[in-house]
Amino acid sequence: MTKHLKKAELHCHVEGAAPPALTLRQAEKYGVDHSVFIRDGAYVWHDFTSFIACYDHVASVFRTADDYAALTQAYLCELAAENTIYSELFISPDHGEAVGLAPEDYIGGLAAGIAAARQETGIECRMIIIGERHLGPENVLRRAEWAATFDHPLITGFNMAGEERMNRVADYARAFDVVREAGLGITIHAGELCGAFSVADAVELVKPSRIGHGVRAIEDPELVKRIADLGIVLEVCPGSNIALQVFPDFASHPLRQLVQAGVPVTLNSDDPPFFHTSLAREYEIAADELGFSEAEIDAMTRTAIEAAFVDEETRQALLAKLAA
Ligand SMILES: Nc1ncnc2[nH]cnc12
Ligand SMILES: [Zn+2]
Repeated sequence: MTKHLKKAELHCHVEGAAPPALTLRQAEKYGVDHSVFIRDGAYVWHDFTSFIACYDHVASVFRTADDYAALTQAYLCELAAENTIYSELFISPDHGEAVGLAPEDYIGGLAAGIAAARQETGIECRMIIIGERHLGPENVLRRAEWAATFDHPLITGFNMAGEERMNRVADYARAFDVVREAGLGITIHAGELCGAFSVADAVELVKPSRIGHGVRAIEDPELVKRIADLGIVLEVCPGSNIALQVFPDFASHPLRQLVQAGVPVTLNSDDPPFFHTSLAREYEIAADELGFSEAEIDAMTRTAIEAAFVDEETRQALLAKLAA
């Protein structure tokens, strides 16, 4: 039982956190036919490509700052009810722009939802700007340049998500240089759809302090050692990995091997309702499916707070909350 454990997550995509029931109401509000992407109360997809298509459909029915505020507040309050003290949300201004929502209004809505949830529950949250890899290097660079100049106290990092099989990390290195120079925290999706070479590219060319997934580094023991030596934190999402068939089952999941190799790891939900999971469920998976003890799971939560893109005062307050 992990219900009573304090929790923290570093890797959740905000549109990916929308429950199907909420998305359905949003679709009805805007007169959008939802039958292609929601069926029997669940999202419809069968592989990564159709997952991304489904994700885009879901995002397309969140169209105003208020829509985003309500989604964010609901998600964070649900997390807080499961003893979560910290969440980092991946936000994608490109999805806002796709429905005519200006980035500043998109961010404004998210920030309002974060403030409301914090007031209601005390949960702490920061936003990480996403560049979508499949929109191409120029688009990701444009997003990075925008992120580097858009000053907001709750925006503390930059990440690249999307179709990992498109292009090479080198094509996006300039975007990461721009956000690094601007002082944003850096994390990147790698080693999910592609193998160890993609994680190695990310480590060498992007120099991230964290990697989203990174689990397929396990295919190269030298690389695993390098990640451990550099102290790069992996944002591991076991439920997502099984749902997207990165590994066939939990017995094949490499989380235990990574921990044994000294890699710092954290537990995350990714896109919870798409993968029939939640952060609380990921903690249960770590205990019941992957065999971690309470103390080991607590150590992962501590790692998450230590690797969070927050100021030192907030980090110390979160560590104190975790220890309390
Ligand atoms: N698991 C995932 N991998 C890559 N891009 C994503 N965008 C949303 N979820 C994602
Ligand atoms: Zn992700």
